[in-house]
Amino acid sequence: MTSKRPLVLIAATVDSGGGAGITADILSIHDHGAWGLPLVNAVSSQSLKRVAGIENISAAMFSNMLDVALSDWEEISAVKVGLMPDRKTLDIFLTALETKLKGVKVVWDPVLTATAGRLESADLKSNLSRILKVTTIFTPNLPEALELAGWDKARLKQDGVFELGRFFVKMGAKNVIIKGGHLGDSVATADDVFVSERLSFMMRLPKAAGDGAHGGGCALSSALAALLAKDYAPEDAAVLAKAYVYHGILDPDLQSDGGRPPVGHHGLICSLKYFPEIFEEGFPQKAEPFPLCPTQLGLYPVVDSVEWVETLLAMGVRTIQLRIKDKNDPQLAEKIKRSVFLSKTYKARLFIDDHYDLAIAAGAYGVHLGMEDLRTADLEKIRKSGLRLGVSTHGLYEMLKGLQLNPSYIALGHIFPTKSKVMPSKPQGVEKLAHEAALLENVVPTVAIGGIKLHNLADVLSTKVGSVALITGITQSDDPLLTTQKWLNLCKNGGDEI
Ligand SMILES: Cc1ncc(COP(=O)(O)OP(=O)(O)O)c(N)n1
Ligand SMILES: Cc1ncsc1CCOP(=O)(O)O
Ligand SMILES: [Mg+2]
Repeated sequence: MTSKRPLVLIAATVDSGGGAGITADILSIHDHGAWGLPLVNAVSSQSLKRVAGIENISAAMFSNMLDVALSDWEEISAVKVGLMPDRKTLDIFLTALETKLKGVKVVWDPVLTATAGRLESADLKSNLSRILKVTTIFTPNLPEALELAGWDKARLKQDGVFELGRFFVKMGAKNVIIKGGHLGDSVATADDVFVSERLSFMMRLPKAAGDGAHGGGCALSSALAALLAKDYAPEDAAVLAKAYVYHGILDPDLQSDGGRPPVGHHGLICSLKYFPEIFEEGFPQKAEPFPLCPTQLGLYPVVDSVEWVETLLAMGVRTIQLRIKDKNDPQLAEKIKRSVFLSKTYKARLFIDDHYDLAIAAGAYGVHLGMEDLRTADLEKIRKSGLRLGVSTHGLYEMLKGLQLNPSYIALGHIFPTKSKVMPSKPQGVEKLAHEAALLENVVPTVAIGGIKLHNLADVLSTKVGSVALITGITQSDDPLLTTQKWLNLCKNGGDEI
């Protein structure tokens, strides 16, 4: 069997109230463009007020469902594991993840303490090492994380929640999200902590009034699994799934009858207002707004020489970037000065990549900085000098971090494979570009970059992105002048406004 949507295998329990478990999983997975294949391991009778009973599916029937899923479907792209009440089905499923499903992305939500009441889970603690080795994103809530790690509150107070996350990473988990929404009314925010070997950050949203919603953990983990199936990086999936659950908590689908309403399911998040605030150690948290630039910068070539700057400005290019990667180039300051002079002569916008001190000294229109540069750059100096700031981002997580700095534009990349730069992330493709550009519409100007050529330009321009940046589409073409003319005709006009 084939599917237009990537397939997500779900091992979890049915909630007869429809708010949590496999029902929430299927809805959340569908909302994120994937298709859920439910392997039911138990059925439970629940309402919004209580858990009245639970009965396990036989190991034989569970194995049968698993075998059919593995043999009759083309490719499983991700797996979500929820409540595993029975030790036999837990073992069957773990064995499948270690063998036939080896290498498939797995989100494991270790449900021990469901907020609806205590449902019995199989012993996850003694299987923890096996579980973490096959898991891509592990999503305990704070009480579950403490119980599984064997930590008490005193240890948590001493070492902190990031260290608790690292406990699971050291045991083999690739990424961990510890959900902090269960901390009671004394805490005003729902803070989730993300930890992996290369990245740690906290996602903060206001705590919604009331007791929260039923099925929030299920919705989060299954949205994560669907997003991994759609090739989102774990950190990008994390911010989008958290926004999804927040939307669902603010706007539940059912009226509460005294119990906690189930989380609402409203499709892919299309508004920035649901996304969390990001706190990443060493990354600037906030900045005063930089001067904006026009929403449509027009064609935006990125070039490495003054000669290119002059040639392209003379052809009518309105926005250009000088990107010289050799910081020891003895002519660097001179090249920047000369390019600034040319940009003023042609009344065009010149951004300088990386070298912000020289850009300030030469009076450039703006600077372009990457995520790593932003950690150390003197943003206040750039802003006070009146320069615009463009920032590079490679997915939703960096987009949110960049946005918190109130830049002049946000570059979204890389869209297609590129040979101009070694990229640490995967190409985002047009679907993700379209989503990000729509989120940022009327918020901040956007620029698409990476592998954009005349043959894929129409797809890029079909999104709400404001401008198109490129290197080799012009510099490596057989007839750069003719090609530039074609690009200028196709890209929206860069306008007279500076
Ligand atoms: C418009 C635009 N977008 C992205 C980049 C990449 O900048 P950065 O991340 O700083 O990487 P380098 O260009 O320095 O390799 C850019 N320069 N321009
Ligand atoms: C500098 C940079 N940043 C993200 S992709 C990229 C390279 C763009 O070059 P090309 O247009 O040749 O793919
Ligand atoms: Mg740079």
